Amino acid sequence: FYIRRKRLDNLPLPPGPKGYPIIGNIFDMPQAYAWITYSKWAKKYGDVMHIRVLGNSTIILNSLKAAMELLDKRSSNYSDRPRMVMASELMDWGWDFAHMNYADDWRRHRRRFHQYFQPRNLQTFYPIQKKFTVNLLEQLLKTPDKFQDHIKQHVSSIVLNAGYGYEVEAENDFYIALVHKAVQPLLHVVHAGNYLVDYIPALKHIPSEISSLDFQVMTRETLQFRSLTSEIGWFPGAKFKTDAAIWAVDIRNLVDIPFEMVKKDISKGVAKRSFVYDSLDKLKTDGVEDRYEEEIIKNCAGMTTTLMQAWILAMANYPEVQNKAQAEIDKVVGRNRLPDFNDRPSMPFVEAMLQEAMRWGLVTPLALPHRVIREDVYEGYRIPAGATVVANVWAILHDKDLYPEPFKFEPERFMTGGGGTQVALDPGVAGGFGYGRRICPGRYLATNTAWLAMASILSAFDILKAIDANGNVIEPVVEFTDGLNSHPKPYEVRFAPRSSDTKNFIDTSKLEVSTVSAQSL
Ligand code: HEM
Repeated sequence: FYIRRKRLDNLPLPPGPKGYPIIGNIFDMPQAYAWITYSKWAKKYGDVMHIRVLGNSTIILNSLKAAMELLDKRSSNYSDRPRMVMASELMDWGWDFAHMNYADDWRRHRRRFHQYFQPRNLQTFYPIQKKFTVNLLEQLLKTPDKFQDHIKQHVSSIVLNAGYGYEVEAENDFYIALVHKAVQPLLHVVHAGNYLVDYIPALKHIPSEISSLDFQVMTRETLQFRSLTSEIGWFPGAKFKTDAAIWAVDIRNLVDIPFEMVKKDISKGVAKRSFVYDSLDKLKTDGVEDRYEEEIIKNCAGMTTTLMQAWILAMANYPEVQNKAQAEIDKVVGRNRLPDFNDRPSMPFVEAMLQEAMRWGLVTPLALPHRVIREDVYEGYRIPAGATVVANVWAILHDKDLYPEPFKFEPERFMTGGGGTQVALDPGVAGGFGYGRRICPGRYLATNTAWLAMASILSAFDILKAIDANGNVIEPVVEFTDGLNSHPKPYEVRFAPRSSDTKNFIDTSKLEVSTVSAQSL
């Protein structure tokens, strides 16, 4: 043991920016678009880098090889999550199993979640997916300029329906607003990592600015958010605690309100089958307290929306790709009905287009951070126990050795005979959904929701560049935001029905799916 210990101690940490004593690399930490800074650093320091802030080590992986070797092959040692004091302990997001430590509690939640969202169970969601996809087409026909809202509503409807049996309202849905209010601060906190308390956890004990909380209970009927109505007291530097306490209220609302709604519906005998319904049912039979595990699915609706937004942007900028996909859809499906899941294996180009949308418009450029449990060695470098491990998925999916001309939207790279010497690796495997035992368990629902929406939109509409009042074409900007969930910056496009028959075609499909979903639900 002594010899092994000595050998490990003599190994260097991976290279990285030098930093200062005690504070380490605090001044090197990127303020925005960290994935771009990490890619630049990788040119100097190599694929595996080390940074230290106030004694906390972070290992950044910039290549597929390193990410696969550590996060995938050595997954049993790399599947813990770093302690997130601000998010999990002060803002009360700890119940969310995406934040849980790699332990029995996480395993139990993950198993339950996987059972419900695994590929074998996906057919359960087909009727609602079809129903909401036809709704989407109908809305795009009526108010095409509100396409961003329609996409958001479409994805949220499916995810919330699968989770709660909850029917999203056409506009200004109460619950969507609730999700937005609670999730936005989380995205900021987890991504930015700029709260000192995350580096020095003891700070969480300093007295809070808030000395009394006064809650108003919100109900769906009154449409009022439960809020903090009195903030008194003061302590220097404790602003983060006030922020956390205020955000925590929204987060509790997010957890409690829909759950109570389902329970109420069950007691009235009007609840629809959903993940919460099944979990409550299990609760009765197993006697296991699992009330919060379903929450994560709502946060994830946003990710699928982002994927769709990036794809629409790509369609407007790459009309030749759109034409090719439409030709394939017309050949396989014809012009009298909408695409269905049975058509999916016969449409390799549409499949490749979905993969390219995941890569080109990458939703989570740094995935979620992992934590290494035991000390390890990689290519002669020491990986310290407890270090946070971040995969730069953006760098991997834009690596020109894996994906030549990485900024071009080119589905052919995923097809045999597509022009390249070999078929490019599926971005979902390369890191688009994370890695190892923590890989996104909602990926099947997300991708088949997106597939049906993409194929259906292209069968009914052309996605075109917008035109200004003087008849000039407005070029849609291809720029993505910073953040845990990176999405396209605002852009304009037009949805033009492909023929004068589109309305009839959508009306007929609506009739068909409403009969089918009424039977299946
Ligand atoms: C395009 C859509 C989506 C993307 C890009 C995405 C991406 C990710 C990523 C990168 C992670 C972190 C994996 C890691 O730690 O290595 C993750 C975790 C997770 N995702 Fe997704 N996701 C999407 C949609 C969904 C949906 C629709 C659901 C739910 C139905 C979902 C449920 C989850 C859960 C529960 C976790 C936490 C897993 C754990 O910590 O064990 N995701 N997702």
